[in-house]
Amino acid sequence: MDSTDQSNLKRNKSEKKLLRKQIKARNTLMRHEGIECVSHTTQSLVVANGGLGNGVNRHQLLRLVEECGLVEALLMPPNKPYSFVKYGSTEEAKKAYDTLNGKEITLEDSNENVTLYVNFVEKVHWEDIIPISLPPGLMMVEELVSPEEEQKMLESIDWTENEVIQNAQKSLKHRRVKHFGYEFRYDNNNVDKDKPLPGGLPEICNTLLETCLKQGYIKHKPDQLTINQYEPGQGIPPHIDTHSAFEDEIISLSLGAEIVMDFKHPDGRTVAVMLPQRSLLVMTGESRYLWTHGITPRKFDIVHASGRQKVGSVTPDVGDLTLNRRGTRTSFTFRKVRRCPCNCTYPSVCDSQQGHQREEAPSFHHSETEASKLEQEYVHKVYEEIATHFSNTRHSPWPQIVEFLRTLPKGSIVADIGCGNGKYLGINKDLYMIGCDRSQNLVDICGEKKFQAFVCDALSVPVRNSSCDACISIAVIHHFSTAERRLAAVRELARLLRPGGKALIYVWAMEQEYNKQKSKYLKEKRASKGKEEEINTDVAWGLFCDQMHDNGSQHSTCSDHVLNDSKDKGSNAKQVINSKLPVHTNRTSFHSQDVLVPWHLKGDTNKKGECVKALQLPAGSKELQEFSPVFHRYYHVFCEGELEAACKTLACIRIQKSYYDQGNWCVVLEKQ
Ligand SMILES: O=C(O)CCC(=O)C(=O)O
Ligand SMILES: [Fe+2]
Ligand SMILES: [Zn+2]
Repeated sequence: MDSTDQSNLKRNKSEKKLLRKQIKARNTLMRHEGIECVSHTTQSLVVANGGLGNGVNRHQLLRLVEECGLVEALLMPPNKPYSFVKYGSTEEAKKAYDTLNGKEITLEDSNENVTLYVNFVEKVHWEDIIPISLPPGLMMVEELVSPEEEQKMLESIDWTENEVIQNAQKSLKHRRVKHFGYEFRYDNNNVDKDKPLPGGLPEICNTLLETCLKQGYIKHKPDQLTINQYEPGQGIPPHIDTHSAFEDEIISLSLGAEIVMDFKHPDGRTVAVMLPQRSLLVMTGESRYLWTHGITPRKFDIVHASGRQKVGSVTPDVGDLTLNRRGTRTSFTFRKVRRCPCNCTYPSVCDSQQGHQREEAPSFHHSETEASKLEQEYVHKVYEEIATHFSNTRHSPWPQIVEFLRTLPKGSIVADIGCGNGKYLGINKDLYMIGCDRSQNLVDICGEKKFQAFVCDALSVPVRNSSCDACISIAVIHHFSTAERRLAAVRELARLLRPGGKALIYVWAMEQEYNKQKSKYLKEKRASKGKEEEINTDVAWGLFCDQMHDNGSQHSTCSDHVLNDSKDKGSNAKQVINSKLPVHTNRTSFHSQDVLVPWHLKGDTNKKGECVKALQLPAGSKELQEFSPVFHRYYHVFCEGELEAACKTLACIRIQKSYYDQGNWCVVLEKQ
């Protein structure tokens, strides 16, 4: 027997062993749980040994299964050694089957190893696991905190008068409330997203929130907390937390006393849910978006007499109900402020999808001529003016873009559409790269660096069809002011590509979410480059990256700036006054997807608007503001999924990859 035969034999042996174990798992699932596995490919899988009951946490399993495709649902029944996962397609489920069956993983919580065995199932046994009487998406976690922790949290709340201003404390008719992170305003049922309250969330909540994240009760760390205190007889009217104000997941911890909360479906179904003392209520999906929740103001609740069922729905079993006197209940409700309009699947109750928001937002439907005029004024002209300063602040290529360029085959012809100062043109010497940009001054800077670049518009690039192996478009498409023009820019990239060729696109994201780790990385980069980048935060780097360590006041509110700066000759501030577009305040979240973003030109300018002398003034100083003409660049910031949606309308391309990178939405496209 030669070595190939031997290794074949070995492989056969291990394959056989895996098959044996997989069949065993299948039989156990059938015998003990009544779960029937099937031999053909379906969209759903049951993962044996991948359950909460054998120590796999939701976070870890979710990461694993998400690597294989888009996960529609991951169901982890309490105390069971298996989980269900449903994918968007059978192909993805098959990939997960091939990848995960027989895979050994190390449990994050105990460091023990377990082997997963995966089988297809025709249907996921939802009903068996979630009692149908609870609204879908609602979960109760009992005893999340100990009596000692409960005591500490209750004692930490300062209800005294001097706290009133700082934490937006109010005595409402039916209860006392206190807000942290952001104030929830009961007049418009929303939060001021740009007015965070000083101090953030109380530190005492950190451990609790970490547990919730680790256990997978929530995916994102909340940034808003409302403390409600209800005396017996008090309550909260039935309501749905405003969709546009908060993200999907809402959690509420009950302290001091238990209470019954009523949930109501628009079709009239109501479910009374017992919230025991020290338990956590988790509302997601349908229960968060579609059902109302409220606490009826009364002194007694109706509960099960036998005490068998402490948690969950109080079923209307007339033979087993009694009255329970209420105590003072204090709830901690944690939510995450939403930065983009809600696109849930419940439009009938979704304020983001009911049109009135769009009316409030500055209307911005303009013709092709108007669009190009606006871009001329607020994009092309501005880049021409700020070219030198802009170029001085653009040194560091982005790692994922570099990676894209480095992995292209040797000899590839690559076009950088909107190449700016040519930062990417010299990255990989094995490529033939050409760049183009609307700004003559930026193209000249590329020329000085001996790169091939020419002036053109990204909507009509003077290059033949299918002549490029790859294209990149970095921080360009967000400067087009209508959806049609943005799509046309993508179409133009696609036209340049040969079949099989790839394009990488980066656009600025509405969601400028703070990613702790990455911003640390950014901070380091910035620190090493000196002061140049302090004022004008690169679009592509994301606005909030250094929000924490620079509280300089140079970013005054938009309208002040505009009026103060209108005397500056070199700036386009005057026009801003006439423009309908809101002026964005740097390093704050976006109110609108269509905005003007200020650029503070640093240094003296000559006739052409070029910097001729760098001023040695500290960032944020009054002098600097006076010497810095302010320009405004137009941006359309993209919401999650928007770039992909545009790309999907073009039949000639396929999205190979999409991701979020430091405040940008990014896609890799392949020409078909
Ligand atoms: O008290 C609670 O648990 C819920 C409070 C609530 O629903 C809210 O503040 O929106
Ligand atoms: Fe609520
Ligand atoms: Zn919604």
